[in-house]
Amino acid sequence: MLELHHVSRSFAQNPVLNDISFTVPGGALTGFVGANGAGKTTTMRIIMGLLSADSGSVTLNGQPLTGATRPNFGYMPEERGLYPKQPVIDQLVYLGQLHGLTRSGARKRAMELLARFGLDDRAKSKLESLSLGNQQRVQVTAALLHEPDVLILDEPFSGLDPIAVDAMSSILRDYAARGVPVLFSSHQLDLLDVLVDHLVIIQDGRILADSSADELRATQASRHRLSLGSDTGWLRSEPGVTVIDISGHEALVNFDSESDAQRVLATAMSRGPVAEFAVHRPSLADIYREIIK
Ligand SMILES: Nc1ncnc2c1ncn2[C@@H]1O[C@H](COP(=O)(O)OP(=O)(O)OP(=O)(O)O)[C@@H](O)[C@H]1O
Repeated sequence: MLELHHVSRSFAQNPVLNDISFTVPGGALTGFVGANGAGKTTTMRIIMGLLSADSGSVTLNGQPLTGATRPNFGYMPEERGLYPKQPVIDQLVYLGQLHGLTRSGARKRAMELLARFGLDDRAKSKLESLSLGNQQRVQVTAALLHEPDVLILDEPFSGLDPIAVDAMSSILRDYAARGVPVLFSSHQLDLLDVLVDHLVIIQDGRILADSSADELRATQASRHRLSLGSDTGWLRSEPGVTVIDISGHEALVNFDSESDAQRVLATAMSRGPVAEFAVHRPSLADIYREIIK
């Protein structure tokens, strides 16, 4: 498990991270979401030791991170980092060797990963001759070459087409299944539900959520969607009901208890037809939007 403990960082008196703590469990995919400028990249750079924290610490399995443990990290930085004018395979072999692989071991591993992304036939091409989405796949390949113990990926899904998203998802899932902590930032909220086991939400340099996806969903378990034959405005004055959203004949509400739900259902039926009265399972994207409100 990777953990951040009370990490703060300012740039020129401007606080960017304010006492942030969160966990990246092993064996799970952790999504790191927040608006532009919220502090995701700064956090990842601190985890990687590329930037120092003003205070706080980062630990892996309880041990503070040192130069000796960080080489086992796989990192895809926001600014990427491979050379556009060099052939893909040459760069990957070179990077693999920097991480201690033999030349032939690095080549074998790079070709396996490229094949997984459907790019083995482009191994000898210059990086810049690939589409942006394919360049992105190569960047991720570079982070995975040395079979890292921890994966930190800054926006790995940006620019990928749906097939590449699937390939990337399955690679990240494989890593998580090995027990590796995987942290990735993303602005693609639609991916959260299908991908993440754990979600960390950051806003203005503060952590608003650090929970398993199941825990987050459970916080919203009492939510119901109602679709009636007439206006739903009367729900606002019902005891035991919190209205989240009302639009004409439809409403999204929270009931304080199951008996409140049953009473409101009976009232609704006495007022006219009930087209829908169902437990509403919000997506993680919905939950995210609500938390950052
Ligand atoms: N080297 C730096 N010097 C000064 N300010 C910086 C530096 N690096 C980051 N910042 C500021 O810190 C804040 C957080 O930036 P960061 O890149 O961590 O956000 P982010 O959540 O990754 O955003 P995005 O989603 O746009 O990539 C921003 O206001 C940014 O301008």
